[in-house]
Amino acid sequence: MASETEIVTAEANTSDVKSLPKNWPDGITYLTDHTYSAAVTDDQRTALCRTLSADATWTQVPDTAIQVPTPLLEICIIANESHPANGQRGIFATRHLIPDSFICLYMGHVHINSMSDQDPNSDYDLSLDRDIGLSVDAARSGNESRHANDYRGIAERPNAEFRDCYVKVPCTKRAAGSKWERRVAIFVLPAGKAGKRKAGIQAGEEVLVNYGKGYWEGRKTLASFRKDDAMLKIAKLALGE
Ligand SMILES: C[S@@+](CC[C@H](N)C(=O)[O-])C[C@H]1O[C@@H](n2cnc3c(N)ncnc32)[C@H](O)[C@@H]1O
Repeated sequence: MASETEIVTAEANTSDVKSLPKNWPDGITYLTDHTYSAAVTDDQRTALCRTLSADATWTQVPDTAIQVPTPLLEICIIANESHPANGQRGIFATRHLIPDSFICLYMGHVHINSMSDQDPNSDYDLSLDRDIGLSVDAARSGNESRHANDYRGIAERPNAEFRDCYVKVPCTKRAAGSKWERRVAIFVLPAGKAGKRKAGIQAGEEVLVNYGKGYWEGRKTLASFRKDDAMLKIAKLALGE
């Protein structure tokens, strides 16, 4: 499943790319960096660059690992009736991805965790920092990572995870001209102590994460409220009910 997209680098945070990834959905903006809601304060943005001792172990992703679009993934439209997200999109590895390696940043619109600044119907909202009160929503804009499906009903276990990390961003106030800012990214799961996942992700394999049971419980509640039988069926299937 080789990607046909041209590899380009882009500094802007909107669709400043020469070619979109294959199968990119219509009407969704392809991002090369986050966009920020007007409700996000300067203090919150500054806090994203703080390093607490607990965060000291987080991976600092080097600029060289970040390519836009990423050559590591291909977005595919799933045509498999036994796949619970049949007809939707998923992301597939274009090459072997080794355990614990960085795959792709989770891009989207950063908003504050308040009802007035979030889309309660979004399927693509991910917490960026609970303490600072920020999340990233990729419902209307994002990158390849917005198409990562949950492993339930597809594979026995996930092969990747959303993980906190740091990326270098420009900063005129620092002598180095840059600083580290926190992000969320998709990483291949580590091999594990017993080496169960030492094979990593094979070329052509779907990259699958664990949304957590809470995600599907939330979908179930929303589906019951909206009387959306299709959504309810998917949520119940994912929950093994
Ligand atoms: C973040 S999106 C994932 C990408 C989505 N498949 C797409 O084409 O944009 C989350 C939505 O994908 C679908 N999905 C993801 N994993 C699934 C699974 N294991 N079973 C059923 N539906 C799934 C659900 O509709 C869910 O609300």
